[in-house]
Parts: sequence; C-alpha cells; structure tokens
Amino acid sequence: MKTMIELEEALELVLGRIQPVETECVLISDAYNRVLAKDVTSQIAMPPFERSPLDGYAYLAMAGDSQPLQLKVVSEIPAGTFPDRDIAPGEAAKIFTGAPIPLGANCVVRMEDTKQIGDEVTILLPVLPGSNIIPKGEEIKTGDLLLKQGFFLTPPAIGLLAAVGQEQVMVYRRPRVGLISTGAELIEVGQPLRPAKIYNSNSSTLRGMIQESGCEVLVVPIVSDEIEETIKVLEMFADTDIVIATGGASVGDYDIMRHALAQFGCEMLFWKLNLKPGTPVSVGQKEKQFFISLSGNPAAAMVTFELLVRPALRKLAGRRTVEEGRFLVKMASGFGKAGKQRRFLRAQAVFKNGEIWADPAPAQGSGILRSMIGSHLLVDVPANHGSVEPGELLMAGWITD
Ligand SMILES: Nc1nc2c(c(=O)[nH]1)N[C@H]1C(S)=C(S)[C@@H](COP(=O)(O)OP(=O)(O)OC[C@H]3O[C@@H](n4cnc5c(N)ncnc54)[C@H](O)[C@@H]3O)O[C@H]1N2
Ligand code: MOO
Repeated sequence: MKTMIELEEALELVLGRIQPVETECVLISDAYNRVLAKDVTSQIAMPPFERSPLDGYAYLAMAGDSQPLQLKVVSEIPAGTFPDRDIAPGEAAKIFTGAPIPLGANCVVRMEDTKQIGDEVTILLPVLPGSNIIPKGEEIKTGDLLLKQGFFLTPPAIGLLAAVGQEQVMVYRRPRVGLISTGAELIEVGQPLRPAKIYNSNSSTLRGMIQESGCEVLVVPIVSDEIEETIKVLEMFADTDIVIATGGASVGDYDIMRHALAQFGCEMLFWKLNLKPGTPVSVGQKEKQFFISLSGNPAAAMVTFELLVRPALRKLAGRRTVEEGRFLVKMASGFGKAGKQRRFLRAQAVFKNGEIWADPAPAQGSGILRSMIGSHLLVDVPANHGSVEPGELLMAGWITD
C-alpha cells in the first residue's frame, strides 16, 4: 500500500475512481442543493412578450413629436392582461409595470411625465421611439442553454427553472454517506461523563459537513477499537456510497481502522497523507463503495474532510466543479512552528485595504475544534518552509462550499 503520499496524488487516485451516482427526476420544489444531471434548455422566451418596465402610457412616438404632446387614452392595460385593442397614431394606452405593450405602440412614457384629464393625456416629456420597452426574450431566448449538467442547484438556479416553467428536473440522487466514530474513550452526548471518557463531537461536526455537501448521512453509534465489531458496523453500511470514519487511524495498538477495512475486503489505496494536521488518512475501495478513515482528532478530521472528503463527495454527487480554486492571501500574523511537513493553517479571513489577509487561529493543535470556529481559510504552508512571517504571501482555499 502506498504511504505518506502528497494530497494532490491522493486526490488524483480517489477522484479518478469515483463515478457519480445514478440520476432521478424531482420536482423543482425538491431540487434545492441537488446537482443537475442533464443540461437544461429553455422551452420559452423570458419575458414571453414585449413588456413595460414602468407605470405610464404606451403610444406611437415619432421623430419630431410636438412637446407637450396631446393623446387620447383609449385603453388600460394592467399587468397580466392582454391588450384588447391596437393603438393608432394620436392614441395612448394607460399601462402598468409588467404589462404587454399593445400593437401599434413603440414606447412607454413615465406616469410622472404626463398629466391625464378625462380621456386626454398630455405627455409633458415625449420620449424617443423604442424607449422603455423590454423586448421579448430580453433575458432568455427559446432554446437557450440555461444550466449545465453538474451544476449545484442554488436558489437563483431553481428560480430560473421556475421562470421558464420547468416543473421537474433530472438530478443526481443524493449520495448516501455512512459515518462512524471509533474509540473506546467516546460516549454519546446525553450520557453522563465518566472517568477517562470524552464526548463524541466528530459525528456532530461531520454530519453537518456531509449534509452541507448535499448528501444523506447515516450515523451509527460509537464503535470501539475492535476489528470484528468494526467489520460488523461496516456491513451495516451496505446501502451507502461512501463511509467516513474517524479515529483509530494512526500507529497505536488500538488504531485498527485500516486493518478492519482491509479485512472487510477493501483494496487499500493509501495510508497517510504528507501533511498536517490529519496525517493518518487511509482510503479503501470495495467494488463501487469507498471508505475514508480520518484522524480522530476533531480539527484534523475537519481539515482532511475539507481537503479530500469534500471533493470526493462532490465527484460522487455529480458536481462539475469538485475542487475549489486557491488564491494568494497575506498573513496578518505569523506562525512559528511550521515544521518539516506541509501544514494547513486554519485562519480567519480579514479584509484590509481591499485585500484578503489570513489571521491564523492562535491554537493550531490537531485536537482543538474551537480553532475551526470563525476560520474561513486553510492556508497552505509548504514543507520545510520555516516560520511564517506577518505580511508573507501564501496560497489558501475557502473552508466551506
Ligand atoms: N506514536 C505515534 N502516535 C501518534 C502518531 C504517530 O505518528 N505516532 N500520530 C499522531 C497524529 S498526527 C494523529 S492525527 C493522531 C491520530 O490518531 P487516530 O486517528 O488514531 O485517532 P484516535 O487516537 O482515535 O484519536 C485522536 C484524538 O482524538 C480524540 N477523538 C477521537 N475520536 C473523537 C470523536 N469522535 N470526538 C471527539 N474526539 C475524538 C481522541 O480521544 C484522541 O484524543 O495520532 C497521533 N499519535
Ligand atoms: O496529523 Mo495529526 O497532526 O495530529 O492531526
């Protein structure tokens, strides 16, 4: 089995093997946070007719119109009403925002620039032909490609589907993710704290991160550090696409996760990433199912989730973009103990003079979950970098979707 590999190699290995899950058709009301499985083209134009952007009067403007201009009001067109007659020269229709432009009119003048007495309207400031008319299809033409396969359906994307009358869409089904926390020292929230025990926080942290990625989560109660018990639990996850485990990942006698995965029948792709925090990651594959074992240290588990698991979930979910771009940030303060290994520093993004600066959390220990609260960035400090100086430029990525 490969060991101590670079993050980039791990991503290539894992993402190269993962295939998106199957597709299904859903109502757009159920499509939020889903991934589009098929390009969507519009069957209609939007707006579907020429319309008015203002409350005012529609009429036939001509070059050299007298000022002011007297017109006869022959109809009224509220939004949602089709004009009942055409407009002849010298006539006007009182029109409201969003209403269709009547045939014969070629402009709309603002209500404020007119004065109506009886059925006579005086246009105080005549406008040029073509003024204030929203053309049919201004935003969307019939046949336009609206959204591409692999697009994560955000609220405006679902709004756009609604705007063109699309009631259902083909999406990828939500990936099913199993979540295991291992460790004889763990107890569930709600139980009294006993000597040598700690509460299981990883299941709560990772559950949210998995759901945020648009996946379904299946969590099992805490698993102790025994291979047989772990294998029994792995069997319970037969219906999942990927299983994420925390704890039991390192070199100790009780660090059994990768052995349990191998005995369960996984092909092990690698053990250990050449980075900190969260070095002892392993990945196994059994037929179409993937297993990722992360460090039990709460902050380390979150960091490696961001770096490796989130892209894997995105690939599984059918998303077009699985890895986020990185960018340069300036360090707002230094970090003394960068060490020999590549290190990802958790940092808050602060904005100074229109630039993004990274302010590293004061405590960067692998077990310190609080360091993730308010951290927006993971700053990539290369191996053998030495201490990080304030003002230094380093590459970073955003922590969440
Ligand atoms: N001799 C060595 N010891 C360790 C090495 C090493 O290279 N040689 N690596 C260290 C590094 S780095 C890490 S990271 C940890 C990884 O440990 P494990 O993944 O095996 O995790 P555990 O030992 O099970 O737990 C680590 C730590 O986190 C706490 N924990 C575990 N699960 C949870 C949970 N669900 N909720 C909250 N806290 C959890 C656990 O109690 C431990 O304190 O190994 C080092 N050791
Ligand atoms: O790799 Mo571990 O640095 O402590 O999270």
